[in-house]
Amino acid sequence: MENVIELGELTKTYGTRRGLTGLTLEVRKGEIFGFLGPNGAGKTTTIRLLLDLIRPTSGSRVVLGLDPLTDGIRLRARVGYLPGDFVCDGRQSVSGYLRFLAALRGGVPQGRIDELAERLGLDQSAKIKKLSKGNRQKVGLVQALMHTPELLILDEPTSGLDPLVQQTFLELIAEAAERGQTVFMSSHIMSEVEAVAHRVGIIRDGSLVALDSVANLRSVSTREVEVTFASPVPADAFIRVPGADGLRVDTAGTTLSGSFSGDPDDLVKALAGHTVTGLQVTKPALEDLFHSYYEGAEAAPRPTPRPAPVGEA
Ligand SMILES: Nc1ncnc2c1ncn2[C@@H]1O[C@H](COP(=O)(O)OP(=O)(O)OP(=O)(O)O)[C@@H](O)[C@H]1O
Repeated sequence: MENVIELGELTKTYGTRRGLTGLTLEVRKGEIFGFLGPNGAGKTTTIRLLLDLIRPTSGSRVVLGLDPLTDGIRLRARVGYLPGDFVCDGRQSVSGYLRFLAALRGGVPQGRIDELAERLGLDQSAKIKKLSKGNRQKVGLVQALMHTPELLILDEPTSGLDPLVQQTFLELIAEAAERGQTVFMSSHIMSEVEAVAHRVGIIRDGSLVALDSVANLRSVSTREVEVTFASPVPADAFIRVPGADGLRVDTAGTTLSGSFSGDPDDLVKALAGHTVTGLQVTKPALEDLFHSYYEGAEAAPRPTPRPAPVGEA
């Protein structure tokens, strides 16, 4: 599969301060990649390196097959970028500002701008300086999306948006991926990324601590289970199932309940040896998994090995 972003051991130090340490990552064409991490983890540093807004201390980066250092102009023409600290000229009206940017990009159909503004609930006649933070963020989203770029790079895109608009944004992103656009979005909120991302990377203290598909992360994260049986089962019936340490058989022997952190397939196979009369499984608590990465990478399970380094461009 074609890679849209290829980073090899990318490192950025700010004087003596750590920004990013040895980030190796590939983002594939058409995927929505969620880049998660707490404040100060290195998300914005990574995004700025992608667009050559800052220069790496070492390592390699290839974006859309281009070198961001030498091919910056061609690269930016093919990217939609929403900075984390989106600012724009407050004296203009929303429509004037968007038309200006559309012209800079060689023209964007007015219908596309109108459609995005309407779906996000953005009043184009308003003066930008009079907009609330959330409405200014909508301007940032429209300018990133309106020219239907091959790659969307969005730094905390839902910051300041109310839940309804967040939902609309997620729909727009999903539609973009369906059209074959690639999305790289940073966030520190798992739930919004979980809703749309195909894969997520978690960054902490400048290093990548997890990289996997949402489906795989979900398969190893904890879920609450309750199973009832037609006849009593031994107390230790499931003790050998990996990830079943949190499950207990009640004194009557007819209910198994608790938290399960293993592969659901292993549990289903073990249950198949008994007559099951009821089964309840909650959605896995991905949020918990992510908090464990945030708080201490050592304590957290690692769903897959670290990614293999990509070659130099
Ligand atoms: N211009 C700079 N000069 C010095 N240190 C910097 C600079 N920019 C970032 N840093 C440091 O680099 C580290 C990573 O910062 P970065 O802004 O990339 O984090 P982030 O994950 O985007 O955080 P947030 O969620 O708060 O935006 C932090 O320790 C930060 O203090």
